[in-house]
Amino acid sequence: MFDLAPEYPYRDSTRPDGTPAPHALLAPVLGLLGAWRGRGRGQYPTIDGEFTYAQEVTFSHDGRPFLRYEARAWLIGADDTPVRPAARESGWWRLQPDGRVEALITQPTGIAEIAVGSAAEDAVDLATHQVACAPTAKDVESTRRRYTWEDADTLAFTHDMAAVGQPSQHHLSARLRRTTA
Ligand code: HEM
Repeated sequence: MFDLAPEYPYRDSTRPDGTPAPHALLAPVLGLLGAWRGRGRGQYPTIDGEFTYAQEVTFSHDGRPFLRYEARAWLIGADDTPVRPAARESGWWRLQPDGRVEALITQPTGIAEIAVGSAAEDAVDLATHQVACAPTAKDVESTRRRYTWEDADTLAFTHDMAAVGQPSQHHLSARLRRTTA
């Protein structure tokens, strides 16, 4: 037996004006902090027809120069009826002094992405630096993710990918609304 260690003493925050204060390097992505929810549509040439989905996304920080990113999606039918769980992913967005973003994102489908890009006043644009696929994962070559602020509480999201032998093209687009202040 040994004494239990103390609980983790630091907090994550989803607010730009909370405690801890965000690191100065987070300035270009402060508008992402918070919890978001929305609906989207998706397609791919290897998939039968279009699908409709809902998604929750959270960006938080602990005072250091990176964001914690978490997203989970589920397919929906008419009237938002849940059909089944869909993509989940989580990761870390590292902000660099020149405003560049390095995002490390992993998925339970066996895909680990490193994407790089930049955050401008109205959009964050990330494109693949490297993708690693687990031995049994589908083959994903590259992705491009773009988040555009329509206003402070509304984000438009698009996701293109080159995968399973197909050239880079549209897979997803969604609009997300902020659900926390
Ligand atoms: C909101 C997030 C997402 C949703 C709702 C979604 C939904 C889907 C659906 C419905 C399929 C068809 C297969 C199935 O029924 O499961 C699919 C296939 C696929 N998705 Fe996504 N996806 C999402 C994000 C992603 C991301 C982030 C990636 C890669 C980085 C990705 C890569 C793929 C690949 C490789 C396939 C397989 C294509 C094939 O083998 O024909 N998806 N996705």
